[in-house]
Amino acid sequence: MEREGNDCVVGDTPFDGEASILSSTLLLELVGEVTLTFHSDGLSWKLVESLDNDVSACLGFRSFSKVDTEIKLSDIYAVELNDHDLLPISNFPHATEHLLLAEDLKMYHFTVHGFIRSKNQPSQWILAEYTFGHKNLQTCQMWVDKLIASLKNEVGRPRNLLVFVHPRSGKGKGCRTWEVVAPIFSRAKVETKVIVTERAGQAFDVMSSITNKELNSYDGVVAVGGDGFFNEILNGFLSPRLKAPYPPAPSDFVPMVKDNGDSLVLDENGIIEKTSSQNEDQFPLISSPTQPGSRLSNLNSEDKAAEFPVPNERFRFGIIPAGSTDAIVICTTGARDPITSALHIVLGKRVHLDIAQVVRWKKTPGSEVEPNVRYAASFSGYGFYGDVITESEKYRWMGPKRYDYAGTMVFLKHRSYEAEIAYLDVESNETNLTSKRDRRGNLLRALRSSHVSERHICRINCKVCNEKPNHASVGVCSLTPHLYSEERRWARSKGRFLSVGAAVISCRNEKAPDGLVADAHLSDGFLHLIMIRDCSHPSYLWHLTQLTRRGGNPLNFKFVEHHKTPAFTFTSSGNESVWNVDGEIFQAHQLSAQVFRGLVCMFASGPEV
Ligand SMILES: Nc1ncnc2c1ncn2[C@@H]1O[C@H](COP(=O)(O)OP(=O)(O)OP(=O)(O)O)[C@@H](O)[C@H]1O
Repeated sequence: MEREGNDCVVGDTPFDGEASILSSTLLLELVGEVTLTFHSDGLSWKLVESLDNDVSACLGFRSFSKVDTEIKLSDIYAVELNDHDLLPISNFPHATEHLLLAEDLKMYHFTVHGFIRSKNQPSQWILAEYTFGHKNLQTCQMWVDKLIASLKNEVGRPRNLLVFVHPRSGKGKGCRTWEVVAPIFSRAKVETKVIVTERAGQAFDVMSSITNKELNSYDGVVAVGGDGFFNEILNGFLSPRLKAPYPPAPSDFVPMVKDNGDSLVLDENGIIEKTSSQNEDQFPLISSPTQPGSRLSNLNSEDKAAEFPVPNERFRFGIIPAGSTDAIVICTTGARDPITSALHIVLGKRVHLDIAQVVRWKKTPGSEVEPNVRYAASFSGYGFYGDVITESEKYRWMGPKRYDYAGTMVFLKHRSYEAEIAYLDVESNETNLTSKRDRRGNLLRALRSSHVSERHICRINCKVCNEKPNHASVGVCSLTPHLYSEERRWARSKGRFLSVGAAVISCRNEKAPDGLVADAHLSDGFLHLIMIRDCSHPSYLWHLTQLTRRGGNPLNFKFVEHHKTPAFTFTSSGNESVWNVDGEIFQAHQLSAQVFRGLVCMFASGPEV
């Protein structure tokens, strides 16, 4: 291959703009003269050997070139030509004259923006820029045109996003966080309509009232904030648009539901009684915008014509973390890092996320039966978790530390609550040993033993999440594949609980490095129901301590029940706590819940660990 000041060759023929391989001699900033080659899936460069080896060695670019010698197209998010500010030669060690403008020893240049993976922090991505220079503007322009044309073929990258910024999120850093990442979006030529919220509930209102036509003009929505803020956006999106049946429930749950299906009854001691009935259980009501109790759609008739199907493969959600916990972003990107999240978004990454539908039927024991729907992406919890969120609201001024303070106060009070929980026990390949051993009447022992050895951690390209359900199901049924399992029964737990919780995902966060359930998956269609029966103060402390340890075993206790289930119901009796749905208070005496498998798509690819 020829090497000249202006050399751009495809094999041995001049580059014609369509060719798949392109090669030039250019100067790479801070490195020196390189042969840059474009090939099918990226760029690679090789240092052109200096005649004076000592010079190259002392400039240190030899070791640098060993580290960074290529970048994949899929890791490039922008290419920029700089045709007015010529770069001075001092930026280009080892520059030979034939690459430079003779008069002022400056050159035209273009920058390739991408990322590299952090060596110290798993899943964290770090911005990387490679600036290539040449005395000939045409050469630079040709490279830029070629790269931009190739990036256009990268599928799934967003062009237009709606961005909500919560200015008071976390320690009040929402706006600052957006300022840090906004240049990544502008470099990538992603248009953004930014709404900085002025009050709680504003993002919900915008998302629930935005016309389908306008929503369709965006490729997705980005939340700059915490889990609670994302939850608000998610609820605003789903409430008027998702048409799905309410969760199934056993017959004695609410008056309008008939008992159907076999029933397993688990008493306080974990002994299972089997009750049976002939029919299948049914879905009480179909949620639609016209039903009483469901949130009314603001969509006008013209807009109803503009379809916005849910689930929607194209439309995705992104989170730029700025909150106090940020569990959803940690579980979906593997890092709590605004830059990593922004890169996942502009590069058009995609991962499906299960969403729990939580339906409150009665707010208090004396309330009328009236369904009220909430959606949760991470966790819904009652008792300890509800009390902590209630207590922490009093200390919002403390910022993220309020959770530690409120947690300690609630722990010291050690309140427990009477409740009855029924959950669908599903025979499935995907469930752990728990359910199978249940039927041998050995539930608690099975629960205790199954967690350590069977951890299958959810990662990028997770097999469990990508597994297709055994049976063909279409439409909304495809979202709840485990409800249609042939062997399913209602099992029950009744008694005094310190907490009852349902994790949709592992809920990993900085305080609980493995999360509440280390082996929960982003989109396997299961909830992890965790019930902590009343126990001694030290035992509970030991359980909580296990949560804070990497490799800990918080579920391996006699007083902890853990079930993988697609649906459950809950009824309290006696003193009541509240539910904590993704960090938001939800008062409910009686509720039912189910999970929709992979209901929404996120701009993320799962943890890289
Ligand atoms: N401008 C605003 N002023 C006050 N509250 C707001 C505003 N915008 C949104 N909110 C509400 O603030 C609540 C908490 O927001 P967010 O989740 O971002 O922060 P956090 O609670 O600090 O973090 P995390 O949920 O990760 O623990 C959300 O319920 C959201 O509805």
